[in-house]
Amino acid sequence: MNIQAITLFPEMFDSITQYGVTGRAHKQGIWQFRAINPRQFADNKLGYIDDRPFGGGVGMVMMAEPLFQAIESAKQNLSGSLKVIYLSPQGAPLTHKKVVELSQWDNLILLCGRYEGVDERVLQTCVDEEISIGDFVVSGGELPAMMLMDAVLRLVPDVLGDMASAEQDSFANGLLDYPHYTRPTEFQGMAVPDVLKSGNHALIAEWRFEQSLRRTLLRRPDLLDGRDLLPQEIRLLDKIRQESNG
Ligand SMILES: NC(=O)c1ccc(N[C@@H]2CC[C@@H](O)C2)nc1
Repeated sequence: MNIQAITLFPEMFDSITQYGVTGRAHKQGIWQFRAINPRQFADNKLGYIDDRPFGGGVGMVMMAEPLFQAIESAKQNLSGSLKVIYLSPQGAPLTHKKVVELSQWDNLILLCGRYEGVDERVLQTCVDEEISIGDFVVSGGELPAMMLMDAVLRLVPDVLGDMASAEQDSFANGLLDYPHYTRPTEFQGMAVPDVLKSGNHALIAEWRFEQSLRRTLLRRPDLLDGRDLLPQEIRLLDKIRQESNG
């Protein structure tokens, strides 16, 4: 997968290209990254890429031309499918389903805004999709872009090395993750659940599924709305509901 970011702060992306599983996969060449700084396309000597908003108001707006030229240069010499994404609170919410869809594309170009945002005409001419990582505002599109990248890259074959862990991620099965434990078996008087030390993998899988279902019901019942439940899941939920009703 080839990802390019249009950003005033290319070095920010070291966080995802130089660290962790995404960094290792990048070093191994499993995915490629390039940051393009629109300031290099400013047509004035001082490198202006932002200007005051028409209609007045606080702050500055990123000008269309440098962004347009940066996106055009990112499109050069690409092969395969391409999607241009703008990160903003006005976008469609990023969900696991959307992450799965994005992981199928050959090339992604992520437009990261700063200031009050970008000239609307860039969105109209260059951007395929606006995406939001949540209903809150941050100072730039870079951190949302890296969140999207990390979620997508976890689903690209060989990035995690052990695809099973991506499939076990929360939301991969539509439920919240089960609790995790490691040594020591006792920590501040708290023991590890015996089933996890039993070596009985069927029982362990059943316990983990029940924990996921329990946590989802208690913390995020909304996630169960869209889910067609299997008979055993319905029985389990009824049992959990009876327990919590006391
Ligand atoms: N919720 C989000 O995904 C999100 C995305 C971008 C953002 N901030 C940038 C700064 C200026 C404008 O480009 C938008 N805040 C929140």
